[in-house]
Amino acid sequence: MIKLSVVDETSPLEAVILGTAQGVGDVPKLEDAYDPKSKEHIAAGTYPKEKDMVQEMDAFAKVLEKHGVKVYRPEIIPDYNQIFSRDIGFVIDDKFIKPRILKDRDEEIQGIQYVIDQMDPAQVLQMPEGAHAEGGDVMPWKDHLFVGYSEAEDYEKYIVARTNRAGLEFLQEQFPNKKVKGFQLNKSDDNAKENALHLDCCFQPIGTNMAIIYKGGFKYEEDYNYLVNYFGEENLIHITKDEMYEMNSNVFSISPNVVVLEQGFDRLAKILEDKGFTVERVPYAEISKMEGLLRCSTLPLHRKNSN
Ligand SMILES: NC(=[NH2+])NCCC[C@H](N)C(=O)O
Repeated sequence: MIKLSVVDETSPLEAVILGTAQGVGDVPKLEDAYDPKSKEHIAAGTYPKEKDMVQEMDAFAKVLEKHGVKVYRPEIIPDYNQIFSRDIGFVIDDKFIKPRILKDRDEEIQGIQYVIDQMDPAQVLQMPEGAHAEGGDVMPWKDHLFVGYSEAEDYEKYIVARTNRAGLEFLQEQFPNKKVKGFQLNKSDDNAKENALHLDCCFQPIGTNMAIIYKGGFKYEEDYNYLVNYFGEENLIHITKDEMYEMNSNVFSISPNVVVLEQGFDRLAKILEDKGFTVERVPYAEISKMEGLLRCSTLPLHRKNSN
């Protein structure tokens, strides 16, 4: 039986699902892309190749294994993008949530069914019809659950709006002891620099009391201010619009002191090293062309001390 326990974003990681680029197949048609950065690279002829992405993900897997983490990989579904495991399910406390996600991606869960089958069925929850969420929008953080979501006006308008109010409310009902705080994000289906696809594309807690944040990702200044008050200005690392586009907030914590970064994130690496973090760097620039990075490709199952 697989033990589930995740109460925050950084406690020492013991078990994780890491997506796979194997079988991702050829360049999708422009009209089949579901995020603006992929569209940009399809149009420019620079869409990433399977072989390069497989190498990047293997490098990431090696770093996780070096730190003693048990890594599960999805079973391969031919010609299907299974890189971003984060979104297709998520663990909060000792529950595995099966959310309702973007239609174009709803077969992805089949690749990790063999992992779900090893969980206690009483710990697996299915979100009801009409309630939508993707794991990139969901972040347990101590007594809080931070959730990126869109109200109907945006949810119905954008393919990149993936979590709705019903999804947020489902999470509040299931976890009555947590303070569920929703944040509306700025969305664009056509311009990646104006789009916070998920909450983890503009914000992520690190260490024990810090966070990486891009103010422009938040639709409402009061939501951004909530986080400034919660973490304290001195504990926030602000990133620029270009850094958001390069996905600097989508790093991944193996523990409160060890953070995995894309190898080109020099400015962020320096800031984190100056604060005493151990920084692991992996090549992930090809994967970043699909508007996801390290956090997006992981689905933590168990973090130590968290329960
Ligand atoms: N957790 C995340 N931010 N995931 C990114 C997923 C990117 C993927 N291209 C999509 O549009 O669904």
